[in-house]
Amino acid sequence: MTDAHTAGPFIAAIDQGTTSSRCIVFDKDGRIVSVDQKEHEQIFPKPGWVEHNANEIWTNVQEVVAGAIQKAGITSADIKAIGITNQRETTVLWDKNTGEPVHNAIVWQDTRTDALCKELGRNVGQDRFRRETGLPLASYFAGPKARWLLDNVDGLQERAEAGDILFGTMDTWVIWNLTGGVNGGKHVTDVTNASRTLLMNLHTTQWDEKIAESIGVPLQILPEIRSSAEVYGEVSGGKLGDLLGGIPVASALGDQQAALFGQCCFSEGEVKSTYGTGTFMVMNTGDKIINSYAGLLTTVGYKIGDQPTVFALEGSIAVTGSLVQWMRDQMGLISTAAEIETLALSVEDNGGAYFVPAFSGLFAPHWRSDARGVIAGLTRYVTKAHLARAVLEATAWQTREIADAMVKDSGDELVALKVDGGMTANNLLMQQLADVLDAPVVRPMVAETTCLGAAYAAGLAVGFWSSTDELRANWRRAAEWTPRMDAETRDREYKNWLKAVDRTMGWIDDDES
Ligand SMILES: Nc1ncnc2c1ncn2[C@@H]1O[C@H](COP(=O)(O)OP(=O)(O)O)[C@@H](O)[C@H]1O
Ligand SMILES: O=P(O)(O)OC[C@H](O)CO
Repeated sequence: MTDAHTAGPFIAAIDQGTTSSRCIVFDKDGRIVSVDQKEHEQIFPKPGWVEHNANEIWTNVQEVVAGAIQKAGITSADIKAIGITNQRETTVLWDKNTGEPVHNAIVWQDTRTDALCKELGRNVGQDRFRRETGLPLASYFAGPKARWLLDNVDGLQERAEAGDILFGTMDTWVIWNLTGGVNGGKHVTDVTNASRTLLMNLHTTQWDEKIAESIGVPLQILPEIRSSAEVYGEVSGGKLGDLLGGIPVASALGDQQAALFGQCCFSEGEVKSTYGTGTFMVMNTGDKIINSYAGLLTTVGYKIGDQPTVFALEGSIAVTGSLVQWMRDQMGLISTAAEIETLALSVEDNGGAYFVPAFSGLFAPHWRSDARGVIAGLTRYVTKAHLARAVLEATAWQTREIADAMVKDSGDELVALKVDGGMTANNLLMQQLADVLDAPVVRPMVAETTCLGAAYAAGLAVGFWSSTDELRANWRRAAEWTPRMDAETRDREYKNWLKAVDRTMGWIDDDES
């Protein structure tokens, strides 16, 4: 509910995430006025495959937007713009005449395009993709997922060539539906989302015709690439037509880039790390496209209207919060995510156990699709409490590996790490992070930085906020953890972690992928 401190007008931000969709209404000071959230089904048709129902997602998005506005007790006249942020890479193709998806969306964690990526590597070469798109060839990215759909849905290639099929990541799907769907919905994406497809040339920030041709994705299915902060269209039709018709849809950023923006990492060298299903550490590299030699991704940070594109380096970790979910849902060792902390605190250390959750291979900095999870160092001494500790340490050590890669690639030391996301509620994990990084870890007042970043970008696009300097003034520290681990322990534990990582490699044979 609004109160005296949260007078309108407001900006609403939609975060279409991996496990849920949420909408948050923010006031001018960047404070949360209301939140609504709804989970969607995770569909696992085969080992390594992960799908979402795009219709369910669109229904949930409409519900949470209506829910957040109702909880805020405001009317559409109070909302100046809507911003979008989204799980990245997750790919949906749909029929532009009916609005019906042709298949479930293929989620970023899905590994079904492994063999296709290996074949592309042999035929086109890894280096070419790295050089032009900033990305390694991996099943993580959207382009090969689109190719898989074109190959595996009956008659789809012909329909795509006939101009009946549209491609989108979740930003595109939500914007198209929000702005009218079959009745003139805008088919657009922003430059951050486009930079995760393996189809966009990082140097031109446009689709790369030759690369698209080599993957086999027809250009006519691709959306127009726009900046991250501009008016793409207005809300029209759907369940939201009556409620919010005419409100500008004014930003889109991939969720990790939105978090970079929401954390006010506007200067070159500033870094944030978001701890959710996976973990994503992103460094603002200004106007520099830094080629990574240490296993990071080169990507777009954001682009505000017609201002120059800001680039970034990213370390992506596939499994962090989802390991906690796995302990809860598959193993039944805890009954809530928060319980992992209580269980881990019941022992002093990991009892010699190291858990490397390479459930979908290893992402940065290794990029090894043949890796699978291991628990190393087991003896009969190890209890479920030690495992809980190893689960949290897995997130901390994976972060350390990324931080090392970032220092190598950028030449900048890590001075402090700004953190956000669901896992930052875990104080033990935050302390472990400070310990293994040997750097302070800082959490802001508004930990919902993903939605905040989308709101900020939308607000800048419609003049609700005037500049990034104004936004910086909203950033406030809520908590800070400083390193307490001695160097000898840190070095010994890191060495053990790396030994455990080594043991995940090569589990999947070539003919199994
Ligand atoms: N107290 C906690 N300790 C450890 N992990 C947690 C805790 N609370 C939530 N999580 C994990 O954080 C994730 C949810 O964070 P969130 O930022 O909402 O994720 P996403 O945006 O990826 O859906 C879940 O994977 C959950 O297991
Ligand atoms: O929805 P999240 O927070 O798990 O983020 C997913 C990432 O965008 C995948 O690249």
